[in-house]
Parts: sequence; structure tokens; C-alpha cells
Amino acid sequence: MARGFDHLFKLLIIGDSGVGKSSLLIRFSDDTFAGTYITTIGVDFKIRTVVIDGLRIKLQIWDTAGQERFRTITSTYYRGTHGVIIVYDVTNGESFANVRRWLDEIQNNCDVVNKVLVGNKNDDPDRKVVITEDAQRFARQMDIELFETSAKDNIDVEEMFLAITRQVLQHKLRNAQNEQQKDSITLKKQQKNKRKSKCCS
Ligand SMILES: Nc1nc2c(ncn2[C@@H]2O[C@H](COP(=O)(O)OP(=O)(O)OP(=O)(O)O)[C@@H](O)[C@H]2O)c(=O)[nH]1
Repeated sequence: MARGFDHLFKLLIIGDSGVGKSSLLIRFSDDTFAGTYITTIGVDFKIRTVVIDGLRIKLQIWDTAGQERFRTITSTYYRGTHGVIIVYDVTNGESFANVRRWLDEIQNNCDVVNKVLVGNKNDDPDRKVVITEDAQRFARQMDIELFETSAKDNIDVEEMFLAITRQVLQHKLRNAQNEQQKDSITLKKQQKNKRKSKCCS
């Protein structure tokens, strides 16, 4: 039986408690926003399939708990991750300051290079304390693409998830191409050696 996708990617959403990780995921997977706060216990995941450049990509998106007491559980979920979404809350400066800690955690747990930085709750200018320019400067320093989203008003949520998926896809295709090139170089070397050994015999 043909499988219904070309690639399966695992994405992980991390960030402080209450920044809107679950809300972003629910907006992306079910296009809804509850407005109620039920803290994630451990982890939860959702599936959605998207099409990029004609390729069907099945996304398995893991939503981790931001609360400190669940950290030991969540660190094991880095295994096999292709891309990480780091979320802060634009109305909460501390959650932005903590992004460095989350980046360190990624580095300590896996060698994932595909990442996006997300400033969520970007729907009330009066409450915004993390200004775009500061976040942009930091993102450039860290070489990460920045998105300012609102799970509530559905601003840039889809774009952000598609951007990280595209990043993972490009990375995977580049790696496959490099492998192919390596194989072809090895094959050419083998053929050359064969010819050499023939002419010397
Ligand atoms: N104004 C606004 N509120 C939001 C937005 N996203 C989430 N919230 C609210 O923020 C609170 C926390 O949202 P969650 O999605 O549960 O946060 P979380 O990061 O998953 O929290 P933990 O599970 O504790 O790590 C809820 O009351 C949400 O309704 C947003 O885009 N705008």
C-alpha cells in the first residue's frame, strides 16, 4: 500500500510556560483558539500533512511543557527532532530573555540546526514589551528566522510552520545531494583504480 506522504518530519515547540505553545499548535492543526489556559503536562503531539513544492510532508509536532517541573520529561523528546520552534511572548520580557536558555538546551540535547524564533501574542500593541527591532537583532545574531505571531488572531502561524518545514526539507534534500555526490566520487575513483590495475597487468 502506498504511504500517504513523501517525508515525515518531527518538530518540537519549546519556550517558557504560558507563551502560547499549545495555542500555536492548535491554531495550526485545528484552526481554533480556546482562550483558556490548561498547562501542558509532559508533552502532547499533533499531526498535520502539508504540501511543499509538490511533496507531501507529514508533520508530527510535539508540544512540550514550559514548566520547570516537567523539564526532565521533555528533554527526552529531543530525540529524532528535525526542527525546533522556540517561542516567547511579546508581552513578557522575561520569556524573551529566557530564549538564550532554550537555545542552550537545544544544543545540549541534540544537533538540530533547523530552528525558528517566534514572538507570540503579537495582537495587542499596548501590551507589547519586546520590540520587533530588538528581537530582529537577536535573531540575526543567532542566525535564526524570526516570526511575530498571534495564535489568537491567526497572524503568521501558518507561515511560521511552513517556514520551519521548508527549512527542514531543504536541509534534508541538500544532505541527500551531498551523499549522492560522495557516492559518485567514490564510484569514479573505484573505476579509475580498476582501469589502472588493468593497464599495469
Ligand atoms: N492574546 C493572546 N493570548 C494568547 C495567545 N496564545 C496563547 N494565548 C493565551 O496564553 C495562555 C497560555 O497559552 P498556552 O497555549 O496554554 O501556553 P503554553 O506555552 O502551551 O503553556 P505551558 O503548557 O504551560 O507551557 C492562554 O490563556 C492562551 O489563551 C495569543 O496569540 N494572543
